[in-house]
Amino acid sequence: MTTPVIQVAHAAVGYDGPPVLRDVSLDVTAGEVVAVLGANGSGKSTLIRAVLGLVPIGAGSVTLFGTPLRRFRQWHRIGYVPQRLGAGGGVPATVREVVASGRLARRGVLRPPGRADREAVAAALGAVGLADRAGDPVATLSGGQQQRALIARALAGQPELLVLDEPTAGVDAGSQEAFAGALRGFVNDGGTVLLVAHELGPLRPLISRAVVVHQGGIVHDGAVPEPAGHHADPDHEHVHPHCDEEPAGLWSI
Ligand SMILES: Nc1ncnc2c1ncn2[C@@H]1O[C@H](COP(=O)(O)OP(=O)(O)OP(=O)(O)O)[C@@H](O)[C@H]1O
Repeated sequence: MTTPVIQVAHAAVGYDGPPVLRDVSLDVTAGEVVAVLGANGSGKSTLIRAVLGLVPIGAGSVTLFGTPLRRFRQWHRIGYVPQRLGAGGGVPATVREVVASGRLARRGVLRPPGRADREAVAAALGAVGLADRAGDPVATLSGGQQQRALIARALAGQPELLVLDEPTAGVDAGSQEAFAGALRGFVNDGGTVLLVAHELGPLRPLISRAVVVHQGGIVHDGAVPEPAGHHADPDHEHVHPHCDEEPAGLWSI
């Protein structure tokens, strides 16, 4: 049996108050593209932050590439794009510099970038369609292009697992398509993806499995649910979460 890339077992996760997630279990195996869906505030971001050790878990366990999280050190194997991080942030960095910062975990801060670094940065810029903007300050890019630059930064590290928190939220259609193309290339090369999404849009054909978070737990783990409203379609195949409640309206896909 292959070792799961991510293994969450009976995890409880929260902040100062009561746990946001209780008894959550999730396995992601190599090559899967798993979308975490759910209503606003349901705990989607909390789940992926717990996977990365950014929020401590109160019970249960998280294992990455077969290693318990507390002993995991191979962070170069993971690329992470957090939610709504302004790539510009007033910093006069160029697009190429932002993307090149994704190589730091691989090469170490003190070693100057080599040919492999430059090639990985160029490939990542090309994958998201920003090669022609490489020398421009990130602050001059649109929001969608800045988001693409952050995704290129994660790709430049040549990770095996990409963890993305709402990568296409508020992103223009062109950038969504560019992002979907970059992700397809990553997956075709054997990459694994865990992403939080509110709207799947052009990502939908890439998603191999959907996990729906609701009321502190995972209420569905399987096929991508049909959007609410499609239930009236004559050839609509019913896919319902394993819960008593009607799921329609929990997410908009
Ligand atoms: N840093 C934090 N400190 C305290 N509570 C937090 C923190 N981050 C999130 N929460 C709370 O945890 C719950 C789940 O939030 P989370 O961001 O995981 O939800 P989400 O499903 O990703 O929502 P959205 O779709 O709005 O991003 C919410 O009630 C939120 O207020």
